[in-house]
Order: sequence, then C-alpha cells, then structure tokens
Amino acid sequence: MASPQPSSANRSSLKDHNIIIYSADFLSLCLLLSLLSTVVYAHAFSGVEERKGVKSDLFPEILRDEAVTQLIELGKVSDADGYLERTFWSPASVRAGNIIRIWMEDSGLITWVDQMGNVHGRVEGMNASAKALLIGSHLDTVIDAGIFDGSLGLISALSALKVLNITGRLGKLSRPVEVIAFSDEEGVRFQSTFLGSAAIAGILPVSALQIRDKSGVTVQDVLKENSVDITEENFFQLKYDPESVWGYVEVHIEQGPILESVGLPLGVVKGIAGQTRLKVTVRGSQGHAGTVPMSMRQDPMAAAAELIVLLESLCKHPENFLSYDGHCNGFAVESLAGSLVCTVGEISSWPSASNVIPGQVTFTVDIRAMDDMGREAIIYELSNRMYQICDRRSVSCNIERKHDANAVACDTGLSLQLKSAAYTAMKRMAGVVLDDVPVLMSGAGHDAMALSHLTKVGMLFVRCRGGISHSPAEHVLDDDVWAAGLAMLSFLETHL
Ligand SMILES: NC(=O)N[C@H](N)C(=O)O
Repeated sequence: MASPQPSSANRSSLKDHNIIIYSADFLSLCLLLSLLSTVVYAHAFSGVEERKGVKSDLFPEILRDEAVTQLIELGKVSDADGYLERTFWSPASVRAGNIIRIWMEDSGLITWVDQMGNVHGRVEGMNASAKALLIGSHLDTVIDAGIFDGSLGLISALSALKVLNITGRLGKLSRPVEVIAFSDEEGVRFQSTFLGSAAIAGILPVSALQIRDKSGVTVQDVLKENSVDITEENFFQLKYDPESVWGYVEVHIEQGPILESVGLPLGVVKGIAGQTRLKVTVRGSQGHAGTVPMSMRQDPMAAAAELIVLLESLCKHPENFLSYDGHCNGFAVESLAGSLVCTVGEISSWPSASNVIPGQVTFTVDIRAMDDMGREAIIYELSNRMYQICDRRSVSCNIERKHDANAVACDTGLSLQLKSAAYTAMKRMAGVVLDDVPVLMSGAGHDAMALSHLTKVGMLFVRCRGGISHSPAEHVLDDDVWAAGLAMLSFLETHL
C-alpha cells in the first residue's frame, strides 16, 4: 500500500526546515521522506490537538463538546419522571422547542414556531430568493426513549451552522438554509406519525385534525389547549411551495448495527422502508373468570394472542403464506426478503382486570418492508386470516389502517454530496484514507419520508452502540457526534 503523501502545504515545510541530504542512497531517501510524510500527514489530519498557533479547523469544542452537552440537556426534558417521553405538543415538547429555538438563535438563525408545533430556524444567506436547503429531524420521542433519536440530527446541524456563524461565513451561504425541528415523527400519541413534517410537505389531510388519542382527545383539541387557533385556511398555509425548496437533508442515528460492524461512524442512506400501522380491535363476551366454562368463552385476549403469533409467523416465513391468488405472487415474496418486519408493541384490554374475561382487546400492528406491493400482500393475507380466526372463536375483529408511508428512495445526487461530506469529515478526523463510505437502507421511518413528497431528500446515518434505539440504552460516541457535525459542516461548505 503506497505510503501517504504530504499535502503541498506540508511539502513546503520540508523545504523550510532546510533538510540537507548528503550522498544518501536513493532507498534511504525514500524511507526518510516516507517517514516524514507519514508524520506530517497524520499531524495535519489528526485534528485532535491544536496545531501550534493555528486553531483547530475541526472545531471539537462546538461540534463535539457543546453538542454532547446539548444532547444530554435536551435528553432531560421529559413529560415523565425517570424516563424520556415527549409527544405531540406535550409540555415537555414545548419546553424542548423553546430550548432548541435558543440554540437556533445562538447559531445566527431567525426562529418561529408554526401551528403544528414545528420549530423553524432560518438564515437567508446571500440570495434570499434562491431555493432553500431544508435540514431537519424530530424533537418528539417514543416512550422511554434514548437521547439521540431525532435530537442528534437537529444539534449536529445547529452546531455546524454555529461554526459558520463564528467564522463569519453564515451570511455567505449561497442559498437560504432552514433547520426544522418536527413536532411529531414518532406518532406515539395519535398513531399518525409525521404530523409536523407532513404538514410542511403538504400531504397531511385536514381531517388529521380530528384524529383522536386513546382518551378521545383530538389533534385540534391539543392545539387549542396550546392556544393555537388552527383553521382550514392556515392549516394549508403550512405547506411549503416545492419551487422554493432545493432539497432536504437529515442526519439521524442508524438505529441498527451495520456502521458499528464495519467500524465507521457515518454512512449514507439509500432508501427508507415503507410502513403501515394497523389498529386491531377484537370484541368478545365479557365475563367472570371463575364461572364461565372454557368451552363457552368468546375470549378476545386469547384470540388476540393467536393473531399476534400468526403475525410473527407470517412475517418470519411469508413464503409459507403468500401464494398466487390474484393478490400477490412469487415476486412479492422475493421482494420482501430481508426487509419485512412486523411488531406489536402496544396492547390494551377492557376492563383489564385479572378476574374478568375481557370484553375488548385492542393492539397496534407495525408492518415494514422496502417493497410496497409486498407489504400490501402481507396486510391482505394477515387481514384474511385474522377474520377467519375470529370467526372460529366467535369474536368480532375490526382492522383500521392508522398510518401508511410508502418506501422512499433517497436522491442519488444529494446522497453523493452527503457521501463526499462524510468522507471528508472522517478523513479530516481520523487521517485515514477510506475505501468508501457505507451505503445503507433504513428500516426505521424518518421525517425524510414525508419531505420526499415536497423535494429531493438525502440522509446521513451515525453509528450507535449495538444498533440499540427506542431505549434509554441508546448511545453515540462523543467523537461520532463530532463526525456528524463535521459532515454537516463539510456539506454546508459546499453551499457557500
Ligand atoms: N414514523 C416512524 O417510523 N417513526 C420511527 N422513526 C419509527 O421508525 O418507528
């Protein structure tokens, strides 16, 4: 492998040192130069220490130290005691939005909050009429969340913009840049997901205002509780004009194990799996746990248990269930390979008492796959078999589609720019010439899915420990936070 060559700047420093070579043979000359260039190259790109008299151009104090401090601070803003939870327009989400606004203003941005609770920070740059670069992620969380999911994308963008600001280059951006902290990506409260980003993308139907949470409160009720007067007119004004947007970029933790397995901090996202959420309600005959004979029960909990085990089998071995019946064929099975996942993470029963046979059981099914047709085939097959099982058990079954988002392919050109930015960041940090930046698929959903209906989208993934997410065990190394900020800085510098 060829030894690393010093850059032109380093080459002049060799001359300045008046290194005088007396009749050394050619090999010893090469050995000496190779040794020196390795030392100079490593020092030039190591970045981890201040070069004499020259402030590091890797800005660890902002892109790493301050960013990590902010992640920890934001991770403490919760609606719950003892674990992290922030849902759509909840008190903690409002507090988190106010903190993010302060950080946006500290980065030199003009800020505002829209009717759906999205927090915006914008700088016009040198040409306010140019198409804007949107950068975003979500400020809401799942229940018992980690502190990096969503927040890392926002903080890495704001720390990169802060570096541009303190180096006097923020005003030199060739186009407006707007950071958006979206209010509801996880969809925990209303099972809707993308309430904030879908409104910006113009794909949120006004009927979404009437979606109810478990206690019957509507989205519109929540907005009114927060003194937000949403009307059909100002609802549609939230939509951005596609002609005013250049593209959308999102940095997010990988929430998977690939980057850790290849030993790199950053990767580029090629596509995002489609997803569907189904609300399944099974109704039976409520009764006394001690007196109703087993043979006479219409037990929705036992039925739900059978349905959930069916779901697992169907998603583990779709080939055993999907056959050509006019609704799907072998293509659907092959296209599902590897990306089909199904989860029931939420279930409730009424009256939920240990000595009562439930009258009703409700659970949510989360189905994901890279292939939309294959996912539809799974939903069709699952529904069919659910109704058959419920008929056999003399219970009723209602399946309601709560959320659909088709698979999204990231824009090739934008992804190449992000790949180059990631390469630059990793090389500047580690001084290692990388073969290539990993390219990955995302099983997790992201606001980029909604924004793909408005403009071209690209995503960068950041390594997270063990691929763990949607858990307080979620963790990102400080230097990987730094790499994310450096990549965003490198990307933004291409817009100067
Ligand atoms: N809308 C979503 O998919 N939200 C999360 N990011 C998820 O992947 O579940």
